Amino acid sequence: MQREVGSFPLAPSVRAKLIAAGFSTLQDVADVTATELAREAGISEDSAVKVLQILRRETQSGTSVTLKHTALELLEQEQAQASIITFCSALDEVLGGGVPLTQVTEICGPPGVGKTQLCMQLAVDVQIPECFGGVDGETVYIDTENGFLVERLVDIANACVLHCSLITQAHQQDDQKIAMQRFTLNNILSQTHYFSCQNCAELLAQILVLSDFIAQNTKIKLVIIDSIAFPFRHSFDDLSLRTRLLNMVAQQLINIASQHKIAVVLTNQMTTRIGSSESLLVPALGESWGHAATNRIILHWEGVQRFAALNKASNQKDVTVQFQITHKGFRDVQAVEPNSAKTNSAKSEINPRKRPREHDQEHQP
Ligand SMILES: Nc1ncnc2c1ncn2[C@@H]1O[C@H](COP(=O)(O)OP(=O)(O)OP(=O)(O)O)[C@@H](O)[C@H]1O
Repeated sequence: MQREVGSFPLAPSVRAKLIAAGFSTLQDVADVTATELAREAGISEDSAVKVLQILRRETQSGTSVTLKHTALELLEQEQAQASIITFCSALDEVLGGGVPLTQVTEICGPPGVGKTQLCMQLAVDVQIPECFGGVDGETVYIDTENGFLVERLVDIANACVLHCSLITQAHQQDDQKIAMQRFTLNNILSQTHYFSCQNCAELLAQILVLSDFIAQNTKIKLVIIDSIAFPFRHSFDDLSLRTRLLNMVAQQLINIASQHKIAVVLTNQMTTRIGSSESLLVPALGESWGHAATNRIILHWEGVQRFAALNKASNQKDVTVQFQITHKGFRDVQAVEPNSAKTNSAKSEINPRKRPREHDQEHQP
């Protein structure tokens, strides 16, 4: 409670009377009533009520710099506002710096558009040391489709390590040189905690023990579920049970993100919603699931080019940016692809280990 009363937006005459009466800091007025303040400062009761309202409103709205927290709490608040970069600066910009900690982010898109690639990129990027602007974390990667390829993670990790070592060479800063001793391929792989869930029961069980696992591994800053859709869209006949389970999962994941101050990233497939006059490609799992994530990024194709659309607010148009997938990972588009035949072949490249899907249409409750 150190903030000076003089720094609040009060009328100069009232401010002068308060200070003259000994009310110099917020601490001094903490426990006084309006009547006491009016009497001691020689101001009207109305003015005293207004003064207390202004001081309390400013304090509650967080504009005050009063001592309300420990340094550890302040550090945790700062870390909670951090984001994980995607290595596509255009997408980072629309996300406000990257995929935010403390929130659930859903990545939707048709097959092959790059959802798993973005997940693997994030699994590496979350480990970037703080001196490079990263969050120096670890990843939990829950794979329900067998889409995780460790060879691909190696490529993405090597590219990221090289990127940071080039920065180190250019800047010659001691903290970066020290950090690079730990930011190695082996460490990135060993700090990616991989779980394979082959059906809905295994996924639900994994989500239930997730909180304890994170509590024991406090460096975890990212949980990925790739994909949340697969186990819930296959072998699920009872749609109301599915909706109930999905609501439970959504609540668990929201709690995990906020309690542990970590990012939760889910991938979701697209499905065709058949309306009376038109058919629309929409994220799967139904409309109530649409509220599970704070951020929903929809990846899509336009010809051979890949785009990411972020719905920033329900009353605003989507913000769309272009991205590409290179051998280094998820990236900005630097220039028009000169070799469209090459890009076309990349579009049709299929991960042979991914589990086959039974259908791409579903009833939307
Ligand atoms: N080493 C690489 N170099 C360039 N592009 C690659 C490389 N590896 C994968 N890709 C691209 O990534 C695409 C696969 O993306 P990804 O597996 O992320 O799709 P997805 O959206 O997860 O699809 P699904 O819904 O089927 O799981 C490939 O078709 C290819 O275009």
